[in-house]
Amino acid sequence: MTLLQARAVVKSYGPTPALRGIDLDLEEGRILAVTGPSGCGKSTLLHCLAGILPPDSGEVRYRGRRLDEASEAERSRLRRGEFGVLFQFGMLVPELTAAENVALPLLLAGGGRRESRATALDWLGRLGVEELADTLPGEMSGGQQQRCAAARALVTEPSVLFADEPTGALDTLVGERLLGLVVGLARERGMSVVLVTHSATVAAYADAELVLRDGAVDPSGLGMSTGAVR
Ligand SMILES: Nc1ncnc2c1ncn2[C@@H]1O[C@H](COP(=O)(O)OP(=O)(O)OP(=O)(O)O)[C@@H](O)[C@H]1O
Repeated sequence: MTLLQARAVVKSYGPTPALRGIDLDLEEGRILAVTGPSGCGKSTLLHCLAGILPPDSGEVRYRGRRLDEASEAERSRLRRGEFGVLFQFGMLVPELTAAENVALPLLLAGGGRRESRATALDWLGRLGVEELADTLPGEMSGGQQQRCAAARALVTEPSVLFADEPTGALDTLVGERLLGLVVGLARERGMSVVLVTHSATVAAYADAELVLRDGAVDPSGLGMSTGAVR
């Protein structure tokens, strides 16, 4: 089943064109790497697909529903319930401990306090940072914050994970552990993934690769450069 679909997505920042008409289809349980040189539009595409940034024109559909026309309330409901978002630098809430940060999406979705904390601790464990549960982000390394942010992005078991350079702040081994976890969730639970990366090693974890150049799909790119992931 096609989970996420983009058609002729165009986005500019004032006079600067960032996306010049992107088409893609992402099937359930598939991992799409979005690659290309700096400034080619990767992050902008991820933001448009995740409903964070409205495109200027074109369509983004999630499970057939128009995301680009959805209200802010509907888009934040999707982001809270069905989407997981992970950026290069975790962006944890500085006043909350790791466990509180990870439990937050569950609490916002109406989960009970004790149950949400238990689930949060479980996910911190899967990321290998359970000992940081009661630590504030300011007392953690960048890599530790990133692992907590990954736990927070995955704790709701989203249908789609949007990840922008998720391993940028991690050493090789920890990065591999995170990517292994993500691949496992795609294979076992059918989570779909949009993975923005500069790294060929990271892109190799994906089922397909969409190569962007100057805001357009590069037809000479590697992999299934039409962006169809089936
Ligand atoms: N907030 C913004 N305001 C103005 N221009 C922007 C903004 N964000 C991005 N751009 C421009 O849009 C284009 C695409 O940027 P984007 O961040 O999507 O590229 P990217 O491929 O993710 O880059 P990088 O790999 O360096 O992170 C670039 O020309 C960039 O300068």
